[in-house]
Amino acid sequence: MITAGGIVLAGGKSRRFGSPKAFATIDGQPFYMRSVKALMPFVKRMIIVTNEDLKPFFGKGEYDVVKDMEQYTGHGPLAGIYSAMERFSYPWYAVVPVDVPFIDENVFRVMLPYCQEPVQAVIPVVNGKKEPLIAIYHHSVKDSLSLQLSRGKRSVHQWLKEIPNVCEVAMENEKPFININRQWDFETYIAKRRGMD
Ligand SMILES: Nc1nc2c(ncn2[C@@H]2O[C@H](COP(=O)(O)OP(=O)(O)OP(=O)(O)O)[C@@H](O)[C@H]2O)c(=O)[nH]1
Repeated sequence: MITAGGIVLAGGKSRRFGSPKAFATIDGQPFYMRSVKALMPFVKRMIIVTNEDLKPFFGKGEYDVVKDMEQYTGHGPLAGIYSAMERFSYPWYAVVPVDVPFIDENVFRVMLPYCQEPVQAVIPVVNGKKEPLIAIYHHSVKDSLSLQLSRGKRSVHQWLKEIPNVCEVAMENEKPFININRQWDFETYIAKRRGMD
């Protein structure tokens, strides 16, 4: 078992969705809580990283709610990961966004055995697509993350190329990775859901 902090990325603008995705609900549960629950069994501390406007709405729970570092506010998911790493020190960090409401803990259960040095990042690959925001990172990636951000580079996939020891884990089940960006995505997946269960 690794010692990990859990990072829930919740500082996005949700422009395409039209309202904060973190608080959209499914079966009465906000999206962000689905992300928290998926990480809960594996982490020593849960860190929700968000922005000033959304922070008050997370209320109190078994998590810390922090803001992106001031100089990187609104700089995207990498800023969220880095801000959490700067604030709380752990050997490993398990990361999940707030817009994957079908995420479940098994995704992380499958990745955990690969978290062994010199591996620095364990990234699921689903249908040939890397999912670097649903991943586990070693603390040693922090320097390259800092460099990326200081150069104004926000691409998660570009950053991944800077990490020497990435372990990709192919996953068959697509459902936990369904990403909601628009209301339309949400309605479509809700409608299809019965068929997928
Ligand atoms: N902490 C933090 N999280 C972010 C930031 N930008 C995006 N995220 C999170 O990263 C995940 C993926 O975000 P996206 O869907 O790419 O962006 P978004 O801003 O939420 O949505 P759009 O405005 O529609 O692009 C979500 O969980 C977001 O909440 C940021 O600047 N800081």
